[in-house]
Amino acid sequence: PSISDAELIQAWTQVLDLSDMTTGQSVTVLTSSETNRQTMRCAIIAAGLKGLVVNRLDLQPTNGGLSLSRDPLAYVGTTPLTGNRAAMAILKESDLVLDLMTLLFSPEQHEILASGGRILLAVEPPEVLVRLLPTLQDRERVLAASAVLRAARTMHVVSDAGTDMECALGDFPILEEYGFCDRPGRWDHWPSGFLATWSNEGSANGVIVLDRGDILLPHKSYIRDPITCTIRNGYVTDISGGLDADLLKSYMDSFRDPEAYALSHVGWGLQDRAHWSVMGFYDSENTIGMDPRAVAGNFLWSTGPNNEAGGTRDTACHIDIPMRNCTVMLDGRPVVEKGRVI
Ligand SMILES: O=c1ccc(O)c[nH]1
Repeated sequence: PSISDAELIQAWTQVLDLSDMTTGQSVTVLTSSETNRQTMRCAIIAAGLKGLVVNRLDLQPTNGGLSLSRDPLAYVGTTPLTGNRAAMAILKESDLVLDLMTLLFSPEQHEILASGGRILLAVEPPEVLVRLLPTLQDRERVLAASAVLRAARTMHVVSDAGTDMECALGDFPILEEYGFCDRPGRWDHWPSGFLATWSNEGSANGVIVLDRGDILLPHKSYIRDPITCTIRNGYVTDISGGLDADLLKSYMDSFRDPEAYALSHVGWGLQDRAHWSVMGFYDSENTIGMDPRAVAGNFLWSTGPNNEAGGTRDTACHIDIPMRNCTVMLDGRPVVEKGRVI
């Protein structure tokens, strides 16, 4: 492995310290057959060294026969916790859940958080976890941006490639991701360093042009031929372009769910230690693509569910689309200018 156990134990120790975990509190490490064994081993050692009560709960996979992709974020909504009362009992009793298997955004996740729990997702490879180790500066940067986003009522995104999309904001909470759970009731994702919210239902209109080099997740592809997405009243009503457009459209059509084309979260990246080029160095199944989601200056939009934000849409099809070189304006004020954070 490219990271020593000592380095990863130190990284987990920092994350647990930032998560304000104190001696005697309980941590449940959620695993599956796909869990990285070094990440699991080092998490358990770090938690033990901090005097936490550590348990491990290994969950069975689900949706394997339904999803077209093995990326755990490709098919959301139902999880190994759906209908799993015994697992929910231990998780709701835990002060912190280290999700090393990817519970997807789900009602069960809310139930655990509502019981005062914390959930930290961590499934990227060890070297990515260490390179993107969260810091207090990351939290400060995300929370400062979050205050601006929370006050905004409109988002307008433009680009030289032809993007020109507007939407109303304010009906949904802000998704703040800085990599550790510093208070009860928080979900976070290590690695991260970005923020998002959901556009008000039905309010997004315009066109989003995915240019060469923009990224589709879970496809893990750098787009070669521009894709033009027409947005009308909160839904993608047309996807046109070349092969990349056909591949995206046929994948989304396979869900046979009109809700799959709804706009989901919109936001931007703030992580200076994340890089656009990283995804190209990984086989597509060895990463979930957090570098492109978090890289400073991206515009990250997505399609599909809004149930994790308290909405009612729970479509299984979730696409994340990080874009370069966009200008993101809130109430007319740019927060990202041509791909650079203001
Ligand atoms: O950390 C994440 C990952 C995926 C996603 O859609 C949102 N946040």
